[in-house]
Amino acid sequence: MTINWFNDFYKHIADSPLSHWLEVLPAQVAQWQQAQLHGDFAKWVKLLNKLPDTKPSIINLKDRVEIGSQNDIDEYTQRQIAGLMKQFMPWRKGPFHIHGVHIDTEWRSDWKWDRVKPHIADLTDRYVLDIGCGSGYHMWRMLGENAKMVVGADPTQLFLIQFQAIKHFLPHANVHLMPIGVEHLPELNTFDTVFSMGVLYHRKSPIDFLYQLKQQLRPGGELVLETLVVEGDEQTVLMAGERYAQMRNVWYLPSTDALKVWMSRVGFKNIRVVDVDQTRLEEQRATEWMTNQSLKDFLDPNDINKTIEGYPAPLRAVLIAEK
Ligand SMILES: Nc1ncnc2c1ncn2[C@@H]1O[C@H](C[S@+](CC[C@H]([NH3+])C(=O)[O-])CC(=O)[O-])[C@@H](O)[C@H]1O
Repeated sequence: MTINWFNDFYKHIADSPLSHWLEVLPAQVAQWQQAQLHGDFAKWVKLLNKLPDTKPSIINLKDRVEIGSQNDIDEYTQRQIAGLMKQFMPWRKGPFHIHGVHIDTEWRSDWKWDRVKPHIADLTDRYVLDIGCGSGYHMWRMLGENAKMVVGADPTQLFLIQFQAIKHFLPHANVHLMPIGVEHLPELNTFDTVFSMGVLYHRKSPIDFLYQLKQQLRPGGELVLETLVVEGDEQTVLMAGERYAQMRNVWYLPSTDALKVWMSRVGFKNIRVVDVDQTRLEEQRATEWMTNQSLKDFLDPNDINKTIEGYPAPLRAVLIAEK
């Protein structure tokens, strides 16, 4: 099985401010390819290769992620696209519209983007990194805001496959997903904007994580951080028991004030909380493309302001700061 996705990226960055990443990235990715591939990876790549080549007549990344219209292809091809895309379920972050196929994902990730976008620096011509990008939904939206290059880092291999499935329909877009965790990023000190949304609470060591985010930014670059928070003052941090809203890998949920203290201790400047929002049942729900349990099953059936474990229900904050 040959995968060329990463070679293209290496060529792309050879003449860019990111060229020093080439000192470590190809070896890490080669090691990953040799030793860490998911049992279904080869099957997924085979399915990816079956996606039909099309000529999208419309590309809209500004208001939604829409590539191609239904009229560009015949009915059979449309069914083929839908059938292949279904093989990559569960689809969590989206939605995507590919030649009239509506991939109705578990999350309305577009609603998160609508909360974030009004507050960030203009992305035009910026080098952008999205740490924990999932299927890459927000990366397409960042490209829609005229970023020069968008790079994602996420170790979940199914999400890489989903990303490549979308990229199949826009192969020359300057957006790339690297299959590595934040802990394996060298200190690049280059990106103009670093996003990390929905990741901090998954990190055992959130202060180290904040340092890792800072090390990817150029001096003066902007961090956009989105995470679960709780109500409270500078002293308030919730550490859940084994599970929070049924998720096993949740560690720290600070209040926004406590998080500001953490960020300032790490050296971020001009830290602002620009949005706080309780996740609605309409934003995270089971669909035809993600048929497992979802938010409503993770909340107390008698009080949706509590998780099933009795903690405060998911409340998410967006913070912006500079290096
Ligand atoms: N070590 C790691 N390094 C980087 N990413 C990781 C790591 N471990 C897990 N992830 C990734 O972090 C993402 C978290 S989801 C946020 C998606 C998007 N940003 C969103 O805002 O919708 C939120 C959630 O589902 O709870 C997943 O894609 C993981 O694979």
